[in-house]
Amino acid sequence: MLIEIPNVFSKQEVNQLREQLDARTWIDGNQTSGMMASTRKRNQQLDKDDPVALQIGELIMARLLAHPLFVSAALPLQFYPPLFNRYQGGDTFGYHIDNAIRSTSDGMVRTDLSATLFLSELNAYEGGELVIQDTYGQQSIKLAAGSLVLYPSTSLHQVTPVTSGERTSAFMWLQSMVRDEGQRRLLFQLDQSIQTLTAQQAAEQELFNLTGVYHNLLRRWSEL
Ligand SMILES: O=C(O)CCC(=O)C(=O)O
Ligand SMILES: [Fe+2]
Repeated sequence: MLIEIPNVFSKQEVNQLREQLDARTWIDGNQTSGMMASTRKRNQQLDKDDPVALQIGELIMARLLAHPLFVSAALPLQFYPPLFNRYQGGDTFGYHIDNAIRSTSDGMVRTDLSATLFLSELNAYEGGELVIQDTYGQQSIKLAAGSLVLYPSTSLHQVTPVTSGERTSAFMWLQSMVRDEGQRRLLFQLDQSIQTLTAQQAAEQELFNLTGVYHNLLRRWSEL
């Protein structure tokens, strides 16, 4: 399941973030890749300990953890904090699958979900599509600045060459409370329907029951 989350940041906010990020020192992106990825990757990144990157990363995580659609879809347990990349002048990242386990200062994170937060305006570059081989086929994703795509880390994916302009983004991984993609999707669908019915002030007793079912499934399927 691939989910687009629009307007995580407003245009004005994104412009401010990009300005701060542009002013930092960008380094060869291969410093953070796994073995499979490094032969296929040509881009730039900020050092993971860059203080501005860390601060903006915190802001992104806080924003996402307060976003009902993100929380419903991801059921987040632990982030691998956002990193920042930039593609220009033909930079690309060929097909790969992200490493399964990443270590942070707080311990190991299993990468159940991957996300890209687009920080460049759509008209600021050509190419740079994030192409994801999802369960439902291939999807080509290029979102407005401030919007995020969330997809299973089991997916093969690539970033096509940026043939003009510049594509800046934040990318991150997270461990979900529910490891299994199918179970996570069922919980998401159930939760979304409950939210819609709640907004319509429909069938109170059935909603009460369904909410109980949601929590009992989550209790059964989550690992903390
Ligand atoms: O730039 C992106 O959207 C994705 C980056 C990516 O796939 C990675 O760094 O593993
Ligand atoms: Fe990747």
